[in-house]
Amino acid sequence: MPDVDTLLTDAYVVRLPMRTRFRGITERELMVFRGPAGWGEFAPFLEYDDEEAANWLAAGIEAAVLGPPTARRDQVPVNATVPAVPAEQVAGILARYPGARTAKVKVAERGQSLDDDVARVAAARQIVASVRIDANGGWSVDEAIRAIRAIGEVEYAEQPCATVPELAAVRRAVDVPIAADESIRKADDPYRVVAADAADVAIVKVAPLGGMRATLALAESIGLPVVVSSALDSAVGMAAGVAAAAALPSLDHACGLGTGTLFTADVAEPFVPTVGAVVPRWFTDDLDLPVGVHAPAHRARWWRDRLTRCHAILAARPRR
Ligand SMILES: O=C(O)CCC(=O)c1ccccc1C(=O)O
Ligand SMILES: [Mg+2]
Repeated sequence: MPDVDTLLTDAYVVRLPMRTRFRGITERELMVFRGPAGWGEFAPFLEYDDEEAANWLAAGIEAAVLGPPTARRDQVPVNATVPAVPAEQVAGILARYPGARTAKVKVAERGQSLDDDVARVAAARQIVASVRIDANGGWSVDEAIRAIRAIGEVEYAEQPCATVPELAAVRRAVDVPIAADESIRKADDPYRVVAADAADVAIVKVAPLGGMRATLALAESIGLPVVVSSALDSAVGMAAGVAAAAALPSLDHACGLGTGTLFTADVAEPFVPTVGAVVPRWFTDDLDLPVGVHAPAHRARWWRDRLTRCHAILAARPRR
């Protein structure tokens, strides 16, 4: 593992402005750094503790030091991502994903009603062949069952409730497939989901899982179809997600790697889905950062300190 000074030699802290509020934020603050194999990203959400953030650092270091694993496909189908916007805005958002056959629609947003969800999903269904919903754990079991019945047929319902037993209860009660996202990303043991029969699909995110190779190993052992998703990554983090998806032995579902379109500026040429798919690329050259994306000095310092603490955590972990 490179030492902290080496990682910080060629590093930037940026704030990427977003078109629409997503996950409660309108700006994505993150760090990118360069190593011998190209650029890596360090982008744990601000509220994550150091222990969890250290996995994200491991992913960034893997990208910068090892680069991508061997690709098995030259494009990766992606879904459109529809934030919890009013139904009238759905068509405008989907227009940014030409050729996408699948839309992921956020539901169960606090302060909104089931009618809002039903209307948003209906608007998406008029445009794309297949809709999946993502509640981000926002429903109780009873709310999830009622909502899923009201919304009707979907490709799958992602993280309808917060806990694994709740996912299992919903899965027993409804006909639609259930996908686990937060339950896999944060749980120490992703196999709890499998043991509890709680999901039909596993959402995997490269950064929280600690890298592309860790993601591929999980996909191989979990025994469920996987969907690689972004964590609101910059183009640099997205390159790792796309590379992991491209390296999977099998890929049956569109991946959530089209969120580059949610930003109005990025650290490099974003992955823009054209024919409903993105093409793997890897960033090794100097970045051409747009003016105005650099974070203020005190935030850059905060990120360097965070990286330093997470680096110490990784250095102290037993090597697998
Ligand atoms: O899967 C997608 O379409 C995009 C990624 C996404 O929704 C997401 C992005 C950042 C944080 C959480 C999530 C999520 O899937 O819940
Ligand atoms: Mg999700």
